[in-house]
Amino acid sequence: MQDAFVQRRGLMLVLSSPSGAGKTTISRELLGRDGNLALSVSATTRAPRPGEEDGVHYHFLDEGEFRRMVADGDFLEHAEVFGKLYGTPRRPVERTLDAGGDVLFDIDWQGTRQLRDTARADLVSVFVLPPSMDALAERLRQRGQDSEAVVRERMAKAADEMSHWREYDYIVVNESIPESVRRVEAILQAERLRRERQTGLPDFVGRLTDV
Ligand SMILES: Nc1nc2c(ncn2[C@@H]2O[C@H](COP(=O)(O)OP(=O)(O)O)[C@@H](O)[C@H]2O)c(=O)[nH]1
Ligand SMILES: Nc1ncnc2c1ncn2[C@@H]1O[C@H](COP(=O)(O)OP(=O)(O)O)[C@@H](O)[C@H]1O
Repeated sequence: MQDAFVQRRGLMLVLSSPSGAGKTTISRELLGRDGNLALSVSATTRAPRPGEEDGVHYHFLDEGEFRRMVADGDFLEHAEVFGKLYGTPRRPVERTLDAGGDVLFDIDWQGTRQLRDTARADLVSVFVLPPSMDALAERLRQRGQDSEAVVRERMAKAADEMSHWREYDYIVVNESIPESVRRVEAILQAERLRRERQTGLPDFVGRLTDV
């Protein structure tokens, strides 16, 4: 909820994890519970999974369209992951932040690095770890949307992904979904209250003390 008393600049909440650790599940829950949080819908050149809708889960583009957006400066960040291109369209994010809304990003460590370089003050980053590698493999298989070869490729890359955990502000080990959602919510609530994000404080306190 937007604070009724003090104007605030929106923040950028990044969730990263190795594939299958649960960041999409946590994101979905958070978005359902928090009216002031909007998902940044990425563009990608990977094929849609069953049930994924263009414009909702991703903007599915061919490589030519993606490269054109890169050339036009339309991405806030972009990277290659598992041999496919992924990027964050710039305009929707800027519009939401300017209006005091918060934006949730499901992006990898390369994208997080780029956002940190360009917008450190607005960035809150959370890395989600699985409780064990066995649990990670089981979750990838149980999701049932990738072939065994793709699952194996993602497991092989997981250690590499996880080696970037030190670059994040917060770490959540996702054992139980409700508990992980509560933890990320707590991070979001606390970060919203940071003094430097509450841009309306000088006015607010000025009015309080203007007697
Ligand atoms: N840098 C960057 N990474 C992204 C973006 N969108 C998704 N990713 C990452 O790409 C990886 C693969 O995502 P996806 O194909 O949806 O597979 P999943 O993570 O197994 O659900 C994940 O690590 C995502 O966080 C983006 O816009 N930019
Ligand atoms: N804490 C958890 N315990 C058990 N299963 C989980 C948990 N978190 C996520 N899952 C399941 O694991 C699979 C992968 O989760 P997903 O959110 O798609 O991961 P990611 O977006 O990180 O690739 C899904 O089938 C999801 O329901």
